[in-house]
Amino acid sequence: MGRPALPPAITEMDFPVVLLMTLGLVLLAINRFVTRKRLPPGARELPGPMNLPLIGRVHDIPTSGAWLKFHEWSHQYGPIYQTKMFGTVHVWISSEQVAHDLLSKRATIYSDRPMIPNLPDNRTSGDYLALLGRTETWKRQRKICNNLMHTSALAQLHGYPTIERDRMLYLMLNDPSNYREWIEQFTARTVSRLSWGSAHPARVLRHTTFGLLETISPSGALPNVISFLRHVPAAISPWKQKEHTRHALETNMFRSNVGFVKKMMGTDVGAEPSFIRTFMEGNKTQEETDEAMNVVGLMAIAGALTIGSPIQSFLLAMCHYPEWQAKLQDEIDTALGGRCPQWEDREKLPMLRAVVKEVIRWRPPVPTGIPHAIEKDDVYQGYFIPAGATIHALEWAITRDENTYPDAEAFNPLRWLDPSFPTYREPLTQYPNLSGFSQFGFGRRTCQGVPIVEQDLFLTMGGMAWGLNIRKKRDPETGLEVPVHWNDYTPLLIAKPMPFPFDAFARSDEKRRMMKDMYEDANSRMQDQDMKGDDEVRAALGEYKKDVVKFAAEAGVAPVDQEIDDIEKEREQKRKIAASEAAGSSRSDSSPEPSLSSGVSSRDSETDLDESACETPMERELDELNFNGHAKEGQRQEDDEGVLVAEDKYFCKMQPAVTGSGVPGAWRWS
Ligand code: HEM
Repeated sequence: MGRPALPPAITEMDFPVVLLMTLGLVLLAINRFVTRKRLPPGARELPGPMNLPLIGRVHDIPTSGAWLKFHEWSHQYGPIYQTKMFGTVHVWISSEQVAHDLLSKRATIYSDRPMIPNLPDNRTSGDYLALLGRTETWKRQRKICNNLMHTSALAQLHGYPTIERDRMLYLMLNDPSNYREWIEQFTARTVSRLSWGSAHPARVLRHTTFGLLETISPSGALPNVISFLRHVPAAISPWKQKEHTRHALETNMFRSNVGFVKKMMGTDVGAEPSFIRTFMEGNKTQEETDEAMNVVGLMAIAGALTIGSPIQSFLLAMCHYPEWQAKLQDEIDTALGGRCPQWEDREKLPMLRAVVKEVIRWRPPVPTGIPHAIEKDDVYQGYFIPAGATIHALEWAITRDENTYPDAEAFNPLRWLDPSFPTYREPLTQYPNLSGFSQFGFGRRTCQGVPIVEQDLFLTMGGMAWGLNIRKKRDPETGLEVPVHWNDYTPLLIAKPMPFPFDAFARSDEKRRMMKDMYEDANSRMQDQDMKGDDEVRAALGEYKKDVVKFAAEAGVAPVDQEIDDIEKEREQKRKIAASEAAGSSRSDSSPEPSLSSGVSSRDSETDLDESACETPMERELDELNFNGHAKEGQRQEDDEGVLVAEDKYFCKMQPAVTGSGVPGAWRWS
């Protein structure tokens, strides 16, 4: 008698699969046993989808719009449920009440942060306050942040958001297709001024900050999904190497900013108002200043990252809800008699405040929230929540609770203005406002930047509604509206609308003139800041600008923001191309004609430009300061001390933007 044959269903080929499945089932059983053993008497496990061994539900989570899936599960499993991923329990909260019960009322054990696999020292390093664990460093840093924010808010943020709004509005009017660039410039420049009194670091800040967002987002770097990849040694880990380079650049930039402010504080002119200046006005040790450098750096990061999302969502809302644009314009015109809204007008403009709040509710900028971690086992309504679990206040779902927000999918600012809605609150001279809004988190970890958000959004949304008519584009041939997406958002932790086409026109010739005057006035106020002072001040500024140029070169970005001259140069460039094409000359570059009014920018294509088109105000200033900011193709240029001040790839490559259909659009600095 030979060996009994394997049953026909299990061939030798299938054997490894069967073995793996058996192993999986055993692991599942062990996991269930261990969890059950931890359950306190009478407590149950939280509901949730059935988890596969080891990976839990990782395979179910879409790479974009993950919050929609978590929201969908809340319909099935209730306002609090759990999933598991690689052994970590994730608790998802979809009700504001439950979030308050746990994260606010039981804050003593719910205020930690989880470890981020791709940034494993986030809880302890002291670099990023928002990511710190519930440590002494976090407590100290939160206090510093709170004091600086409070002082700045009392000084109305030194008028910085107004200057930058006035600049942005005219850029938007002149080239609405480049709206993402103008908005990102606005947020980064405003928060750079608030942090360090200068807009010069804004361009590099945008670069390092976006890199950090990738580093920490669950859908960014791979180790955040497959957590054991964090053990890959730095020498062969592309994620660690990338983060290391990014972090080094960020630290150097922060250090240079603080050094410049310190130097200016020692001159007759003094430093412009900023968080860091406020901090250094008290006599501080080097160690204390180093810590404040990180706190202020994090405030700058938070401001540069987040606020652009609701500004873009406002444009999206205006495309879908033109009736609300008309109502808003009516309120502004009636209350201000033709003036552009200023921060001092906020009591008179409740509808504008309602629009600001409704934009954030309708399209939450941080849809999955920033997770907390629980430090001790807990039981809530009979459900067991184990120590170490990651707790997510699912902001997207919280804003879709029909009891609080009837007809939640609709953009309806009336819910903040009409007493028949549960969210209505009086007096309307004060409410609605953003203070205490669920979208800024819960308990001891609530957002510290609300005064900046409130002022930035009031001014930008109010300014755009006052000066511009925003609407869907129309197809020139058919006259039909070009469709605009409803809810297509980027997948990272801070979600922004995917690009969409729209038109923006001045509401009248008078408003166009006023916007131009506001832009020129804003520019002259900025120049005043740069140009005042004696040789000592100019020398300090010159040194600082060298740093800016060097960091921009390292980041691979232009050192300065695009300005109105650049738009005009682009137009001129377009006219030349059109003229040469009309004359039948054949261009060596066969790429399609760039169009200022079309679409979306990208970094993928290049073209030949004459070099004068690369000159920007900053470069002109650098030239004035007697060091040359231009390098010829393939060259690096260093100053007398060997500091890299220019490299051709950073200065003279302007890239055409590309629309979704591949048509180059607005020229951009790369
Ligand atoms: C639309 C803009 C913004 C939104 C939606 C937003 C939202 C949030 C959220 C959801 C949290 C986590 C709260 C929690 O863990 O419960 C947070 C934390 C934080 N935010 Fe903001 N934020 C915005 C802008 C800003 C700005 C401009 C600053 C600048 C100071 C800022 C500074 C912070 C800080 C420092 C924390 C961490 C607090 C801590 O961990 O103790 N945020 N924000």
